[in-house]
Amino acid sequence: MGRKKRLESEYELGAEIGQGKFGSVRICRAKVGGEEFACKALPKNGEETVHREVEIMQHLSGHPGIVTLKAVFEDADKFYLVMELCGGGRLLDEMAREGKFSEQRAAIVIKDLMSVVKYCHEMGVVHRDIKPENILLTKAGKIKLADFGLAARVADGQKLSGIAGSPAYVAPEVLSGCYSEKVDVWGAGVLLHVLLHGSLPFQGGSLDAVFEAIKTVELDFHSGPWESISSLARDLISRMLNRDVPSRITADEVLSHPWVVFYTECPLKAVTANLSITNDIVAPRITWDRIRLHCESISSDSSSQRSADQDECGIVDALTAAITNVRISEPKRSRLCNPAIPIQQECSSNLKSNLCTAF
Ligand SMILES: Nc1ncnc2c1ncn2[C@@H]1O[C@H](COP(=O)(O)OP(=O)(O)OP(=O)(O)O)[C@@H](O)[C@H]1O
Repeated sequence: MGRKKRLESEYELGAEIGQGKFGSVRICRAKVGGEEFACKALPKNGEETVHREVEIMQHLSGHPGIVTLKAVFEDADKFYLVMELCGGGRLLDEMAREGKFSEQRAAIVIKDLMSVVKYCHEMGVVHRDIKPENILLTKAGKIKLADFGLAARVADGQKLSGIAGSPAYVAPEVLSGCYSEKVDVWGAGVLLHVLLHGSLPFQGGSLDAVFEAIKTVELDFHSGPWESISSLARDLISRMLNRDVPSRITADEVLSHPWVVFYTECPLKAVTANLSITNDIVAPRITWDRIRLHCESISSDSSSQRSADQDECGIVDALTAAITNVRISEPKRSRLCNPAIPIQQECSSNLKSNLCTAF
């Protein structure tokens, strides 16, 4: 993808659709064919960063969960990245509009996100800025990971250093200055906490207080909104937000966690409607793989719609805990979480620019 000189010769710039740290993102329309794209303008004084962003987007291109880079232009002061347009806006805006997500909906988001993150890690890329502002949606509602401005290439086992990320989503090891691809799992864990609980897990009145919370606060998964959230969801969050990096779950392991598999591959209604299966489930010798096969065969010939009443966390816990034989270790109860703050307020507070914006 050579740098082309004149954007205006091939595209017409339209309205602004987003504002980033370094510049704006606008709609642009191809002069031939009329197809619409997103055009991100980046100043030339950060040339090396732009090169890295472009190089990483090209390296990852082709995955359906990654925003495709179409062309790069430049003029005297700026680079212009012409990208696939995500017409459904940002996940953050959807969260602000709709509030907390049902477990099923959150599981679908996490599954799609972790599939992309797993792909990035396999391709030797750490995103380093996983947050709902950087997760875009297509018109059909599918997620696309965007903004590779902080992403880094890593060789196998190579460690990264240098503080990068957005404070509320940053992993504790980033603050200590030596980290790996597992920081993306932490960021996704923070996101899952917000999706289900409605507030950020680590908060504080200043940046230092937020960082201190990230390093030390033990989350209380027993009170408030957690009471109506399944233990398996809490189990997954605690594994994603594990400060012991080697013990933290990988992207691949998130995808095979029973909570994700249950909600995304095994329609609950079909399972509960089928008594022979629920009877099987309680038999201790039944393995997760066998149940999974049952579920797959049900979902392949069942036309039943997933509905809100599938979201009964008690049933989920009973079924999935029995299914998996996974020992669900309850996270330690110690300090209380900060009171839940609605998502809208959280990101419109004075701290918003600090907490939700990348360093
Ligand atoms: N491909 C796209 N399709 C639709 N909107 C987009 C696209 N890319 C970016 N945007 C919009 O522009 C905003 C800023 O884009 P982006 O995050 O890439 O910029 P940035 O300068 O790197 O931002 P940040 O401050 O998060 O680092 C996004 O939050 C989104 O609203």
